[in-house]
Amino acid sequence: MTLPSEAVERVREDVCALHTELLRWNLVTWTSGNISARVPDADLIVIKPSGVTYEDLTPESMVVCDLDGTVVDGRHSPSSDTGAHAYVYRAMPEVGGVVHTHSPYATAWAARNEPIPCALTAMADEFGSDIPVGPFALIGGDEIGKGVVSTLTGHRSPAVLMRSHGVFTIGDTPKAAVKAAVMCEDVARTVHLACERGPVERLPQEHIDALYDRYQNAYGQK
Ligand SMILES: O=C(CO)[C@@H](O)[C@H](O)COP(=O)(O)O
Repeated sequence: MTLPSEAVERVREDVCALHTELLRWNLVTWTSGNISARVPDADLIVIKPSGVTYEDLTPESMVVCDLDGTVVDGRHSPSSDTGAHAYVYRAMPEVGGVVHTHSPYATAWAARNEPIPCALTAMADEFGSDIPVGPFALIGGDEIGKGVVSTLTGHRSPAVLMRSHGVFTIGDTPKAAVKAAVMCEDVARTVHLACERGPVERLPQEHIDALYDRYQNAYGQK
C-alpha cells in the first residue's frame, strides 16, 4: 500500500503531541490510555504504540493501521485498544479522533456502573446530557468499540464511561476528543464532590437543552 506520506507524518506529529495533554491534565498513569486519529481522506488511523512510556513517545513511534486495525506502518506494536478504536472509525465516519483514559474520578463512576448526572452548567454545555455508562467488555478485539458505538450513537455526549474500565471519548478531531476527556474528568470530580455533601439534582431538561444549544452554537469566537 502506498501511504499518503505527508498527511501521515502530520497526523503522527499531532497524535504524539496530544498525548502530552493527557499527562498535563493528569488523566493517565504510567502507560495507561491512548489516542488515535483518522488520516484525512484515507482509510487509515494513527495510534499510540502499546506499553511505551509517555516520555518515550515520538512521532515516529506512532503506528499507522488500516480501519480493520491491521498495522500498515510502524516499528512498534499498536495500542491494545486498536481494535476498539478501529471499530469506532468504521462505524462512525464523522469521528476524526478517539481517546481512552483511566482518569480517576470518571473511572470511579465507571467502577460503580453509574452515569454522571447532568447537574452542572459546564456539563450541559459540553455533554448536553448525563455521561452514560457503556457495557463491560474485555480488552482486545472490537468488543469495547462495539460498546462505545452502541452507547454514543444518537447521544449528545462525546464521552462514555466503559463499565469497570475507563473513559472513551470521540471528536471530529483528535483535539476535540482530548478536550472531551479533560472536561469529563473535571465534571466527574465536581459532581463526585457535590455527592459527598448530599443528594445532587439533575438540571431540568429545558435548561440542559438551552445551555447545550448556546455553548455548541454561540459560545466563543465565531
Ligand atoms: O486500559 C487499557 C486497555 O484497554 C489501556 O489504557 C492500557 O492501559 C494502555 O494500553 P496501550 O495503549 O499502552 O496498549
